Amino acid sequence: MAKVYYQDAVQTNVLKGKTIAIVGYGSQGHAHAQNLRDNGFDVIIGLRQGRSWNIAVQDGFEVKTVAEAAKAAEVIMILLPDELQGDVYNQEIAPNLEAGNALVFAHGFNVHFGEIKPPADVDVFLVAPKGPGHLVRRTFVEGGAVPALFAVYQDATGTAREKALSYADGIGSTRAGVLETTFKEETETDLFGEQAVLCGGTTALVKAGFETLVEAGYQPEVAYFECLHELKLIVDLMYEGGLENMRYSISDTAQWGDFVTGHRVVTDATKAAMKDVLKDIQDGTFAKGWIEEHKSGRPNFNAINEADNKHQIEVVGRELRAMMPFVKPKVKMGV
Ligand SMILES: NC(=O)C1=CN([C@@H]2O[C@H](COP(=O)(O)OP(=O)(O)OC[C@H]3O[C@@H](n4cnc5c(N)ncnc54)[C@H](OP(=O)(O)O)[C@@H]3O)[C@@H](O)[C@H]2O)C=CC1
Ligand SMILES: CC[C@](O)(C(C)=O)C(=O)O
Ligand SMILES: [Mg+2]
Ligand SMILES: [Mg+2]
Repeated sequence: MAKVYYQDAVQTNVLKGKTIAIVGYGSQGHAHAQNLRDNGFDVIIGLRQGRSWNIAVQDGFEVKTVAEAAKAAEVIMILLPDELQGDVYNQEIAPNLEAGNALVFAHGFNVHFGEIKPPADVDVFLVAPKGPGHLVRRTFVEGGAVPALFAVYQDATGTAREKALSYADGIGSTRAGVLETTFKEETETDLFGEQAVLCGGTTALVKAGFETLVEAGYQPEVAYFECLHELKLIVDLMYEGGLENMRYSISDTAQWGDFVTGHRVVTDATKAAMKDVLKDIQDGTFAKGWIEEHKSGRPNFNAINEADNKHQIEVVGRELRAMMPFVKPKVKMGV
């Protein structure tokens, strides 16, 4: 079994007293900054003027431009959108790096695919929470945590590994478990997970199930409850106790249907498609395509986003959720 690091195994002092710049204050940024601050670390925020800047100030942080924050800090965590990191790094961070600084990421994308080429005299590592940033904060406040991966790409000071574990502890992840990986493994598995299973696979499955029922003449509201709303309740049981725990709670009829039907839907062809998806990730095809899509103004990204926001499952879902105040989003969109 892989070695999993918990709170008792971590020497946290290596980052205490050092200035940590969190560059970006979005999903991950606000969570890392607030968890680290609550754990006694010295945090400043690097941003451009705008929405996040105002929120970070309201949250009580010292906010500087990215260049000023990079200059002031010894540890620079880059929590900008992946597709923007290369340009911001080259223009604002690289000129302000000093020997012995630590350059940190929550995803290996830019280093692994060569968009960012750090100088040899800085530590480079990643601490990648295995969950959405808003849950990194919410679980921390509730006394829990989201697990994380860490990896050292470059150890200029001889302390990069210790710093990575200290950072993972600072954001709370050692409460849940922290695993050592490489930039390659983190990048490729994270992209695969979000595309094939967690986001792409799940949204496609939910929409296909909903459409199948509605096209067969069933009420869209019934199809919404069946294919989207209840998914959370089923996944919660898996999260708490694995497939076995979920199957303990469902009826034997459902469990038999699970056994004999799951593989009729997620077939050998689906697994072959997953292998293709993984190949495109590994050979850089996906990364190249995404950077090109972004640089050309995101025509496909925007069109698909707009169409999906108007999909019948979203329209029906908005109406039904309006009647369930207890499922109102805890994540405020745009924050
Ligand atoms: N989202 C997640 O849960 C996860 C993300 N990651 C990784 O974390 C990193 C950050 O992603 P995520 O938290 O989703 O990012 P978000 O899109 O949520 O936040 C990006 C932040 O960067 C700021 N920003 C954007 N452009 C600039 C700029 N040019 N100069 C200064 N600040 C800028 C935004 O501020 P403004 O308001 O001004 O736009 C915002 O505060 C990525 O590497 C991602 O892969 C890893 C694990 C999970
Ligand atoms: C699943 C998507 C993710 O990888 C994450 C929240 O872990 C991301 O990039 O946002
Ligand atoms: Mg992820
Ligand atoms: Mg990801």
